[in-house]
Amino acid sequence: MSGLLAVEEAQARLLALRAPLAAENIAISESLGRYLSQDVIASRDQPAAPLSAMDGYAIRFADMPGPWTITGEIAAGAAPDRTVGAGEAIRIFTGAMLPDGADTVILQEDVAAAGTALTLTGDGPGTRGRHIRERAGDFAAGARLLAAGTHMGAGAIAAAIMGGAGEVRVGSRPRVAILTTGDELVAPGRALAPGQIPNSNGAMLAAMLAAVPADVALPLHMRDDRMSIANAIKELARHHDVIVTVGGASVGDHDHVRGALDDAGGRLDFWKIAMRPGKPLIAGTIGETLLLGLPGNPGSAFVTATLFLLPLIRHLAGAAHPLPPIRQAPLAAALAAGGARRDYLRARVDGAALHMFDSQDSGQTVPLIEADALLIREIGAPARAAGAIADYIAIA
Ligand SMILES: Nc1nc2c(c(=O)[nH]1)N[C@H]1C(S)=C(S)[C@@H](COP(=O)(O)OP(=O)(O)OC[C@H]3O[C@@H](n4cnc5c(N)ncnc54)[C@H](O)[C@@H]3O)O[C@H]1N2
Ligand code: MOO
Repeated sequence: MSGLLAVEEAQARLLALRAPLAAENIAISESLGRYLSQDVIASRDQPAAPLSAMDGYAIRFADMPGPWTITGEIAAGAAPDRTVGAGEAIRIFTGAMLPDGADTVILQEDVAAAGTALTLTGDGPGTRGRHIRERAGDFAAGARLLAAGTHMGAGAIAAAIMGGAGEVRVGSRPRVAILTTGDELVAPGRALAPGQIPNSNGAMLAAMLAAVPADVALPLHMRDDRMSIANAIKELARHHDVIVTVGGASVGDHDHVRGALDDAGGRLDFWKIAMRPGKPLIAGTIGETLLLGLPGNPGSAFVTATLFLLPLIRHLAGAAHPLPPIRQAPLAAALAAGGARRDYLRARVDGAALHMFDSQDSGQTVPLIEADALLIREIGAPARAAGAIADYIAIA
């Protein structure tokens, strides 16, 4: 089909419309989900000294199999005040600094203590250096713990803190406005007149945006009126980095988003993608603000938000790899040949196989409940047998 943009080209054009937002310093404890805008370098060795990994006694391995004289005690957080001499043992606890002279820790389960006398009752450490965490065994000062563009998860937060960080420099959170459009739409839970339906896309998009770093305004709703939509876009553009509209993206007499973008003084960058669902996707700018116009069908909005909206937010927030990775899994059932647009089929990965849902109607919400994958079928792809390896995108 001519005139439709390939998905990759559209994604590249969208991300090229604006550079990532400025960086800011934030407390490391606030950094979950953010993207680093500079490397995190360790300012200390971890551990900073050899530590005991267990509760027991610090000894010299050469003194095995004992007996030993207990000469002191060292707990986590204290600096050792004595060294371990020949035939001596120092009581030690997990995380405590190993005293000089000692080279091994013997588990308390392997010995019996009576006053200062310590005797071996179990197997003891088989080798020199047992139960000791070596200095810098986790990382050394100067190590690059995290690269710019890294997504901050729980593990990255832990490592950065251990490396000495109290703050990190991250990309700012894009300010996002959601604008739903349509005369037929009514706020969730409200009574419906004939022809009306509940507005599910506004809350669905807000829920999807909760997975990325964004300041999301409460969804706004406009009737199918070009001037109202244009005014809303113009106003929202003053305070938001991204306006995502949903509905009114197609060619019907009541589809006004494209016209409203013009009226608001905006510029259309592209419209219509070679994908199903999601063909009527709109992208443009109003000054510095990006406008992404998603098609109104819930399935289309869901798929285009996964492929365009969330990557755009990640890009603006500083992600090194904003696009969803393509994964592979075997097909659970045969797949018919592809058509003129690339399909993103709602599916589920169960037992490592891809199960495509029977209904792919983009107007339905029920398939979205269980969908955790979008199975990709290329334009004109031949029919595939069950077991063939197929590409998919995991839905977070
Ligand atoms: N003659 C043509 N008709 C259509 C074409 C086309 O190329 N030629 N494209 C079709 C495709 S593909 C799609 S997708 C839809 C999308 O059109 P719009 O973006 O203009 O969406 P609407 O017409 O406003 O709504 C479509 C559908 O979704 C419902 N909807 C809309 N907003 C919401 C919401 N916030 N919550 C829940 N449901 C919503 C709406 O009631 C409609 O049923 O156009 C095809 N038509
Ligand atoms: O391709 Mo539309 O996006 O049918 O639902």
